[in-house]
Amino acid sequence: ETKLNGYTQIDLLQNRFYERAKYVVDTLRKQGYCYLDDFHGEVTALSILSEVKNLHQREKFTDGELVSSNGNGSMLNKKIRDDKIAWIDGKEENCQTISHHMTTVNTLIRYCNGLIDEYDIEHRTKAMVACYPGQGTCYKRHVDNPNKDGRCITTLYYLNPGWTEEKGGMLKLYPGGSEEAVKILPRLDRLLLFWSDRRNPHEVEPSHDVRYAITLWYFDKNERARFRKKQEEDERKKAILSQQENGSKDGKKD
Ligand SMILES: COc1ccc2cc(-c3cnc(C(=O)NCC(=O)O)c(O)c3)ccc2c1
Ligand SMILES: [Mn+2]
Repeated sequence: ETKLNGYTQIDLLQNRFYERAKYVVDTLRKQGYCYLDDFHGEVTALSILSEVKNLHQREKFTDGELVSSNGNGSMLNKKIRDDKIAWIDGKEENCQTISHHMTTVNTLIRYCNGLIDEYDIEHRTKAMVACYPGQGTCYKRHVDNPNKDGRCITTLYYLNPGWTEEKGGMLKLYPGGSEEAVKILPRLDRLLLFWSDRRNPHEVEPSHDVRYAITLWYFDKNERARFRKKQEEDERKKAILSQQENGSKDGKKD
């Protein structure tokens, strides 16, 4: 290992991750969100963009359909989001640089985890590659994790070279639920991070050009375990209820 004034290459790399993690955690603590520009560098960013465009051409995106109910049980078919999405685990063909992005963010989050004592972050979701196809497509105001499903940090990596506000598609964040919105430009090679819970309601303004992003959600171990346990209990209750219903129907038949 060539020593550069006493440091090896590895030391410098780890040091760089540590510095960025320190900045991210301090900023998340202060304002609930934080973004890093030139995260991978332009060459890698453009390579990720070409892999994402290739996914889009190969029709790997599905409608990110999410209906909202109007509270009295009937499902409104009101569209609250128009994005198209593809879930990627990074092993797919022609996704090598997307996979490199996932590994790099994992490393950053691992360093952040060492600095955040309120969460214990060990897992994340697959990568959600999202495309807003333009023509005014948007995503209404929402919270990513309103009901403790385990997700604690949302990371959004933007892939839109030369994006300007005239194209719309700004991410509007209401940090700390304040009415004072923060507008984030979804520019190429920008990594945005924010707490996934009710501290950060946000929306995607109508987009007038094709707009790509990759989302990774990171889980807090304990909140996720509690959520999974609750999910299993709900499944068991549902199974018992349907058995009782079938039982009572059989009873009526005799
Ligand atoms: C049950 O299956 C699914 C499948 C996909 C889902 C995608 C989202 C989602 C959440 N937030 C955003 C967002 O805030 N984007 C901000 C930006 O692009 O700047 C977004 O684009 C997409 C939420 C729930 C989902 C459930
Ligand atoms: Mn969201």
